[in-house]
Amino acid sequence: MMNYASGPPGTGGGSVSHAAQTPAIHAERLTVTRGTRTVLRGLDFAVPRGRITGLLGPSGCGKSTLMRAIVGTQAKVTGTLDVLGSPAGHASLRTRIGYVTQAPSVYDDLTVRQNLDYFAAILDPGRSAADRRHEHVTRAIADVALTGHAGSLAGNLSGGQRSRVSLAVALLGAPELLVLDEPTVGLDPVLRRDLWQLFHDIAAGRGATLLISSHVMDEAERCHRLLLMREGEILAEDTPDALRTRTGAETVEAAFLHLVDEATAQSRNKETTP
Ligand SMILES: Nc1ncnc2c1ncn2[C@@H]1O[C@H](COP(=O)(O)OP(=O)(O)OP(=O)(O)O)[C@@H](O)[C@H]1O
Repeated sequence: MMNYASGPPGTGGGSVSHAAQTPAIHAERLTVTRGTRTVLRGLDFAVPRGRITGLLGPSGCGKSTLMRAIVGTQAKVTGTLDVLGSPAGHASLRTRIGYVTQAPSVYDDLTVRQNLDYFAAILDPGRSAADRRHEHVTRAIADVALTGHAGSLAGNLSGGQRSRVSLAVALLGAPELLVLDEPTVGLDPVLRRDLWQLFHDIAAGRGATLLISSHVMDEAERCHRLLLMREGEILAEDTPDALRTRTGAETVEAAFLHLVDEATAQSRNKETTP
């Protein structure tokens, strides 16, 4: 089983700048309502820079809502939510964050390269930037292992390949923070392994921060840190190793179930205590 829970954030050697010491994401009493429902309830957590943090929890617990709040596309957010040192949604964050939603946002009638060319032209416009854009597009396509499909229409690709086109678009601007909503859903084991390797290369090579959601608990073992969610609340925030040790469980999945049982028992006790 892979485990990357090595050392605290920002310990890559050399001097650590003030920016690197502050968390990439910091939330206090973060609350989100959707319609009449409170979907996130007073969350407090921090996501360290330069690491891969897994956001794990069952379907419907609020992972996508939290990601939307972080990238600034969610309404009715209260409490504190700072991202890369600015309030979430601040205009200066637009080019510093890459966000991949669960639904791949690609144009089916364009080839893979044309899709990337289009988004690259928005990010880095002008004729004088043409060579740079070409280089960035070629690299992003290679990063997601689609070089052999660069000339294929996106509409003719498999679901997993289309997801990877979306990921390539997010990689284009070399963002400091990548927010990926269930990027490995529907991928075969080999592609999942290769994508996780890419995520680690991005974190180690570029010092980028990755927040990756999943409801597949075995992916937790591939993260440096975890935020475990349940019913709009953070159940635990720690490394996979620390979670296993704290709960005496062999896997993160067993640790999660242990924490759920503990939380359920605590809320029952509160209900029965006069
Ligand atoms: N537009 C909406 N209005 C009201 N409630 C909503 C709306 N969209 C989502 N919800 C509710 O908010 C809760 C959190 O949804 P969210 O999509 O964030 O969960 P999730 O953990 O990402 O789930 P999944 O893993 O299935 O994508 C769910 O209970 C959902 O029913």
